[in-house]
Amino acid sequence: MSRAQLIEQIKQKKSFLCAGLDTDIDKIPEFLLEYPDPVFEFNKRIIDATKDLCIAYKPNAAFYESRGLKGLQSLISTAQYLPKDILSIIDAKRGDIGNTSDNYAKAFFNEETSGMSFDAITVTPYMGNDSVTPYLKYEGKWVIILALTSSVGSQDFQYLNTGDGYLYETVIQKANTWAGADRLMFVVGATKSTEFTDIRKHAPDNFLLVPGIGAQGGSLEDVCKYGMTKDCGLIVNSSRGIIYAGNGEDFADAARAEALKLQQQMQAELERAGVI
Ligand SMILES: O=c1ccn([C@@H]2O[C@H](COP(=O)(O)O)[C@@H](O)[C@H]2O)c(=O)[nH]1
Repeated sequence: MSRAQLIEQIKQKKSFLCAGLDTDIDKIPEFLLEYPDPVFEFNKRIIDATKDLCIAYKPNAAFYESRGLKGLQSLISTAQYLPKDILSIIDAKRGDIGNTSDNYAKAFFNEETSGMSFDAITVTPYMGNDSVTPYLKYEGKWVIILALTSSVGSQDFQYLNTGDGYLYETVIQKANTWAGADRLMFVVGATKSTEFTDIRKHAPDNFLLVPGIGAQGGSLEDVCKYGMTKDCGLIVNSSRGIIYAGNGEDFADAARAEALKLQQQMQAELERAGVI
């Protein structure tokens, strides 16, 4: 998906919501366990109920890989079911030497070999340029680099002073020499909203994937105040807050209600910033 198509989706849906498909088989409604692939059935119903409100979906690979072959099948079925006009992000947080990254890229971007063709993948930056460029060989695909995460542990490395600012700032500056804002995004946690002003100095045009609202305590309002650009520039994720909003037969309706609340707040922010 191109940057122009992404911005068009945002303007059309008045939303920059990403629903995180962190689907845990132990947390889904019990009645779904009768289906041949309960996790896919759950995802399918969540997608059907929210697709007019979301501009992205983000399955987190851990929730699928932890279930072995069955999990991989649920992930493949979900990848193939996701609407083509909505950004699909695999939150895999990969990073390795070049030939290994080639194979991670194939796994998540090459439908012919793996059955999956996500639009974007999250990547850790710490092995440097040759660990990231293999993903960029796939035209039209996005790389989303972990810059400043929502975790408490972000203090351990990301805030190390390099003598020329924090390490996360160096990550953003350096990565922006590898590709343009039409191919690269950064992960910045919603729990770090005051740092968004600083991040925008280094990444004025990049879209930021922002997890950490809801369960992790980040504020959507603050993220928008400090991080929104003229093109919006934000994709804000909520996983548990949406997908586990209900636990009965009507779980998809409950998910929709949560997504709608977020979409309405997002619409107000987009109007306030003059994006729409
Ligand atoms: O800094 C980061 C990077 C990734 N994540 C991921 O986002 C979702 C958040 O889920 P919630 O249930 O909305 O808290 C999850 O997949 C994380 O692995 C993050 O939280 N922070």
